[in-house]
Amino acid sequence: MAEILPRLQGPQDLKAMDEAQLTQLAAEIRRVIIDTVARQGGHLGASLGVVELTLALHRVFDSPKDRIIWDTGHQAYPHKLVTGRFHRFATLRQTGGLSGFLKRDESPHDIVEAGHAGTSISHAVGLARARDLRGEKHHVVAVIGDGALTAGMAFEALNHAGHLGTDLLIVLNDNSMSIAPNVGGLARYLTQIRTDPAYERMRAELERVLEQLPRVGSQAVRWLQRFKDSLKYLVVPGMLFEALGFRYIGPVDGYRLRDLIRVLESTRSMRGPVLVHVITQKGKGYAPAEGDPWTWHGPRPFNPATGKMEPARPGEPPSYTSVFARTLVELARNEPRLVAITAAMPDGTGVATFARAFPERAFDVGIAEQHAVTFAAGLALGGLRPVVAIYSTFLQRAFDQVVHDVGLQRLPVIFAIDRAGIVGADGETHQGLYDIAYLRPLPGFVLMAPRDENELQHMLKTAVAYEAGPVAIRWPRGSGVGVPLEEPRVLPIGRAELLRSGRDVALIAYGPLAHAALKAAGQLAQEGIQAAVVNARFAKPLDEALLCDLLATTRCAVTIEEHVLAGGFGSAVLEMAARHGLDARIRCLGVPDRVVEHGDPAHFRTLFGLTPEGIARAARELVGAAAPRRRRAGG
Ligand SMILES: Cc1ncc(C[n+]2csc(CCOP(=O)(O)OP(=O)(O)O)c2C)c(N)n1
Ligand SMILES: CC(=O)[C@@H](O)[C@H](O)COP(=O)(O)O
Ligand SMILES: [Mg+2]
Repeated sequence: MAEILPRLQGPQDLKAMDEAQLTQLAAEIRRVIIDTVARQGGHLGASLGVVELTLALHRVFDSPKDRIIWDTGHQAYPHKLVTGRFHRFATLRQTGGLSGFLKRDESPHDIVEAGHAGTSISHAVGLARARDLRGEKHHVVAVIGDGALTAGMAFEALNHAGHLGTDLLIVLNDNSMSIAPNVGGLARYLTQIRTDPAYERMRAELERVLEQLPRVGSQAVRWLQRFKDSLKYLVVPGMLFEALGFRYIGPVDGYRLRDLIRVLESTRSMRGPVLVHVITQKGKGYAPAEGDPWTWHGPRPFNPATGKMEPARPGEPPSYTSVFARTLVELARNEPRLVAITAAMPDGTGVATFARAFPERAFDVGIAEQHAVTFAAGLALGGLRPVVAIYSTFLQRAFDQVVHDVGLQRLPVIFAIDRAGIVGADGETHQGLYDIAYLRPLPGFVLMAPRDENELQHMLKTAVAYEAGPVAIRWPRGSGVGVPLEEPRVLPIGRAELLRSGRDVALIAYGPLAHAALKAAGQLAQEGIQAAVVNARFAKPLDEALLCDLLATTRCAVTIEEHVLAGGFGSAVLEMAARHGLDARIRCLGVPDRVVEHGDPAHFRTLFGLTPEGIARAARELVGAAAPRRRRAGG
C-alpha cells in the first residue's frame, strides 16, 4: 500500500527523506506505474528504468527553479508522480486526462514538451544561454536516452554546447535500448565504456585509493582525481564527449541512489558542460519487462501478476502495418531491388517482418529520420528501390531531405507512411495530420491513400511499379476495415474509384473514410437524397476528369479526410474546382486549425464530423442549401 507517495506534496519533500524512505518511495512509484499501465497501456519500460534517477535529480536539484528536461518524455511517469500528479495518474493518456508525455500546462515542473526524440539538449542549451544572458542563476539539466542520442540534432546540440561552454548538465540515460536494441557505432561505443574491464578495474581501484585519502583537497588528491578522470583517455581513447568539450563522469550505476545523489551533487559546482553517463535497465523492477524490454516498451494492457498481455480481440481484422509488411515481403521476392528502411521503429512500421525475410535488405538507421530519407536517396541513386517505412509524424523531422534529396532529384523512393491520421493516446506530438499538406506541394510526388487494407496492397504494388519519381502512401494506425485480401494489382495512377452513383451530392473521400461515406450515402438515400461516393485514391494527381464531371452534375460535394483541412485533400479539390471554374458548393470535412490532444480517436472523429452521421449532416445541409438554386435552374 503506497504510504509516502499519496502524501508527497512535491519534489521538495524528497530532500528530507533518508535512503530508506527514498527506496520505499521508489517501490511505491514502480507499483503505481505497473498497475496503471497494466490497466490502460502506456510506456512501461522506460519509466521503470529511471525511477531512482528521477528521485536523485529531484533530490539534488530544485525544480522548477532548476530546469530538468526529459528527452522524448515517454519515461517521465516517475517525474509526474513526484511532481504532484499522483492523484490524477489514473487518467494517464485518457481523453481529458494526464498526457503520456510532458505538458507545460500540466505542471510548472514540465519545462519542455516533447514526444519526438532528440530535442532535449537543444532546449537545454537554449535555456542555459537565456539564463546566462539574463544574469540568472539556476541549473539546467537534460536527461537523454541512448536511443535519442542517435538523433542528429542531439549531436548538433552537443557540438554547440561544447562551443558555448555554458554551464549545463546532460544526463545520458543509457539502457542499451531504443525501442528495439539501440543501433550503430554510438551504441557500440557506449557499450565499450560500460563494459571495458580494464577501465572499470582501474577506475574502481582509484576510487578505493581516493576514498582512503584525507578529505582535504590536498594537491595529491586533486592530482589523483585528475589522473582518474584522465584514465578514460588511456582505456577508451578519444572519449567522444570530452572531445566535444564536455566533462564526462561515469558510468554511474543508475540504481545506487547514494552514488547517484553524490555524483549529481558534485556537478552542481562544476563549470561548463558536464555529461553524467548513467547505466539503467529498461523495465527495471518488473521481471517480464526486464526480460523483454523490446516488447515492454509500450505494452497493451496486461495482467500485472502474470505479465500476460491482453490478446488481440478475436475476429479483429489485420492491422494496416501487418498487411503492409506481408505485401512488401511478397513484392520483394520478385523485385530484388526492393529494400526497406526504418528510423528505430522496426516493429511499429513492420520493417522487422521484412528484415526476418530479407535481413540484408532491411535497415534500421536509429532515430535518424533525416538520414533515413537521404540514405534512401542514395540507395535509389545506386539503382535500388528503397521503401522508407515511417510514421507520418516522424517524417516531419526529415522534410528538407524529402524536398531536397528525393523530390528535386525525382528519385523513385517510396514513403510508406504509417500512423497517418488521429493516433489516439500519444496525442498531439504523434498525430499524423500534416503529411498531405507538406508533400502535396512537391513537384513530381504521387500521393495515395487506400480505402482499406486490401487496397493498401494494390497501392504498394502500384508504387513499386512506378519509377518516374517519389510516391507516398498513407494509412492509419491500427486494424484494417476487415475486407477480403485480393491478389495485389497495379492501379492506374491518378484514377479514382466511383463506389456509388448519385446526382444530388458527391461524397469524395480520401482513405478509409470512404467506408464512412458509403454508410452516410445509405442514410441519405432513406431521405431521398442520392449521394455519389468516390474513393479518391490519389491526392496527387487528382482524378480531375471524374471529379469535374461529377461536380458538374451534383454541383455540391463533401470532401472527407483524416488530416488537417489546411492544405489537405479537400484543399486539392477546392483548387481543382476553382481552376476549372466549377459552379459547385464544396464542404471540406477534416481536422480544423487546432491541436488534437491525446484521447480516443472516435471522440475526435465525432467532434470533427468524420463519421457517417457527420458526413450525412454536411451533405444534407449542402443539398438543402442548394435546393432553391436547383428549383430556379429547373435542375
Ligand atoms: C523523432 C522520433 N523518432 C522516433 C520516435 C519513437 N520512439 C519513441 S521512444 C524511442 C526510443 C528512445 O530510446 P531512448 O532515448 O534510449 O529511451 P528509452 O526508451 O531507452 O528510455 C523511439 C524510437 C520518437 N519518439 N521520435
Ligand atoms: C514514445 C514513442 O514515440 C513511441 O513509443 C510511440 O508511442 C509508438 O507509437 P505506436 O504505439 O503507434 O507504435
Ligand atoms: Mg535507451
